[in-house]
Amino acid sequence: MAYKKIEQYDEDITNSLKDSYTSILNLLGEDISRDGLEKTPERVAKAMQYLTQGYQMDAAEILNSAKFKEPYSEMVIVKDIELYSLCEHHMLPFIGKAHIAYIPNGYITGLSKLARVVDCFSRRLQVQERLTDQILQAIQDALEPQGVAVVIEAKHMCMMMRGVSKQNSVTTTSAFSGQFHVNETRSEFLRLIAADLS
Ligand SMILES: Nc1nc2c(ncn2[C@@H]2O[C@H](COP(=O)(O)OP(=O)(O)OP(=O)(O)O)[C@@H](O)[C@H]2O)c(=O)[nH]1
Ligand SMILES: [Zn+2]
Repeated sequence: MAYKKIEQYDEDITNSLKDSYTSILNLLGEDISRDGLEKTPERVAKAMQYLTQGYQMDAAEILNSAKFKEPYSEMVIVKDIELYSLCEHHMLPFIGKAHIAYIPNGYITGLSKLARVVDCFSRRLQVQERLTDQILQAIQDALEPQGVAVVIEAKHMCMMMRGVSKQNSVTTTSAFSGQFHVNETRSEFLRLIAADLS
């Protein structure tokens, strides 16, 4: 299935990446013959393929694999979906949460599929804005609901570990379609994702 986690890595790609990471470690001044680094190029090769496995996933296939006819027509919200992505400028992580809502129009999808769509688009080189839009568009296209809302809050390591070095800034992005352009609906969504229901 398109959204299966990577369990086997392509040997040719892994070997090429391994050679590249050996050169990179060398260029960074490391002694690649020391014990702890012996397997590092291969580990990084696999880690990077894991972190970019979204390229092999198909959001439409994910959502359609559990699409059910259902007359429910109130807002469905899945909030606090953790996400791990890589910024396309520095290839450093940005980490946060996605909140997703949609108002069905005859069809619902499996709740986990919304979280899988987040993985599909976040496990790539990204900017937070495009990630937000892509999640929204995929849900809109697959379910044709009355509306979709996506809010993402994330911390960018490239702003924390380097560069401007700000440890506490959080970036929020949002995207809305259909009914969520109506102020009342949008406000209800924003109120519900802010509420602590635990
Ligand atoms: N809009 C947007 N910008 C991002 C995202 N992730 C990282 N960036 C920014 O991408 C920009 C790249 O700017 P450049 O000036 O080309 O890169 P840089 O010299 O490394 O910039 P500094 O990070 O300011 O040191 C930086 O301002 C980053 O903060 C993102 O998801 N969305
Ligand atoms: Zn960055």
